[in-house]
Amino acid sequence: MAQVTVELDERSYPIHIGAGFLTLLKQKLTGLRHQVLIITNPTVASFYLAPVLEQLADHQVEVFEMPDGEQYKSLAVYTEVMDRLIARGFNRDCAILALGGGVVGDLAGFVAATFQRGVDFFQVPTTLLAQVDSSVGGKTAVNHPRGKNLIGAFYQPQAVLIDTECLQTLTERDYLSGLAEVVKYGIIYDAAFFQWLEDHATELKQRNTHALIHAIERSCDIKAKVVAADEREAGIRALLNLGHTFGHAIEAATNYGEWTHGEGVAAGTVIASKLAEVTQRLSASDFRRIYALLDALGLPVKGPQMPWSQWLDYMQRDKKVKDGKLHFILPTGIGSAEVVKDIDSKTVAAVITECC
Ligand SMILES: NC(=O)c1ccc[n+]([C@@H]2O[C@H](COP(=O)([O-])OP(=O)(O)OC[C@H]3O[C@@H](n4cnc5c(N)ncnc54)[C@H](O)[C@@H]3O)[C@@H](O)[C@H]2O)c1
Ligand SMILES: O=C(O)C(=O)C[C@@H](O)[C@H](O)[C@H](O)COP(=O)(O)O
Ligand SMILES: [Zn+2]
Repeated sequence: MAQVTVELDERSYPIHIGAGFLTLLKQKLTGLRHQVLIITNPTVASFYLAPVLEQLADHQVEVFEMPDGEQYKSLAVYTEVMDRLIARGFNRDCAILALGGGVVGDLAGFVAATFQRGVDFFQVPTTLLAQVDSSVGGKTAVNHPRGKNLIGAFYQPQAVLIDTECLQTLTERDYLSGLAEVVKYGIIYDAAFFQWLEDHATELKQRNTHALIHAIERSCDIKAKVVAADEREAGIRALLNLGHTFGHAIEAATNYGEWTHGEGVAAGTVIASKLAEVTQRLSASDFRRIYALLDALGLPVKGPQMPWSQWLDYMQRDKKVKDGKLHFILPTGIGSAEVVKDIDSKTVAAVITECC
């Protein structure tokens, strides 16, 4: 059982972390409004909706089940949710509760940010990826067919409730995808945590509860600190994007279906790390450690083959372009990274070819 606080200038909020915490939802999510829209999907609802509804018996609850899949993190589904809220007479003092993975959470957050210019928002993340990353920090968005998260807003939740037991029902693929973002924190911020991940790779793969609670708490703590220092990504927060310029290109180019977000981030992290090695920012031995850890955790360490023109097209639409120049997040060691803007395309293209 643990609690991490996200300390912001305007308002702070808690992240409650523990095994079995779903049964404490009512107790932990203090201040939950009477009118609640739960956004979830059929997969998650089949496991976890009943216990949540049971606790909210004295609230006016509406449930919106969006279809399951990254391709539904879309403006079309967003509009359907808005239609439902309006049809059911929801007003400004309602709350939106996201029950699901990062797809549900990102879309629900964008609904909360924009319905009547903003209503209360609670995150109950049920995937590892959502527990260590997407439920924290207030990035909300939907995808556009030509790029990831191109339509969205910064909008912080009131609180996050993490039940680590939910992770036991995840498929192997979805579980491992979350580990990619966990490894990210070790690479960009915390060498000791990276070493701990190397030492506990087997327990993590086996979903050992103690190992999971430590990994989730440490990840949330790092993310909370980074977000507190730079809520709107003017500086250090950009480091949380390690591997994402390449990963987002992979997701979009494969129509948001073939690769999970975490898989794209894993392959993208290898590309970014190789780019850092080739441009003499990262030692060959640190590159090998990053590659070996992702590989040991069962994550993809090779990206898909696609023409350079296609990589460039997607990368140029991602959010790391400034003054027409691509910015890359590159590790400079285990535990540190930097934003780099002056790498020539030839070098990037050659590294991508080597890593795909
Ligand atoms: N906002 C942010 O800061 C941020 C950070 C990282 C990722 N993201 C976004 O998050 C999304 C990826 O999130 P994800 O990996 O959670 O994917 P996801 O939401 O698609 O969930 C993966 C799969 O797991 C299922 N699932 C969820 N909880 C389950 C459970 N407890 N048991 C069994 N099945 C369960 C889902 O139905 C889905 O099929 C991407 O859209 C990515 O862009 C956002
Ligand atoms: O919270 C952040 O900041 C992140 O960058 C976390 C990422 O893991 C996440 O995938 C995020 O949605 C990517 O942001 P984007 O601005 O590149 O869409
Ligand atoms: Zn991510």
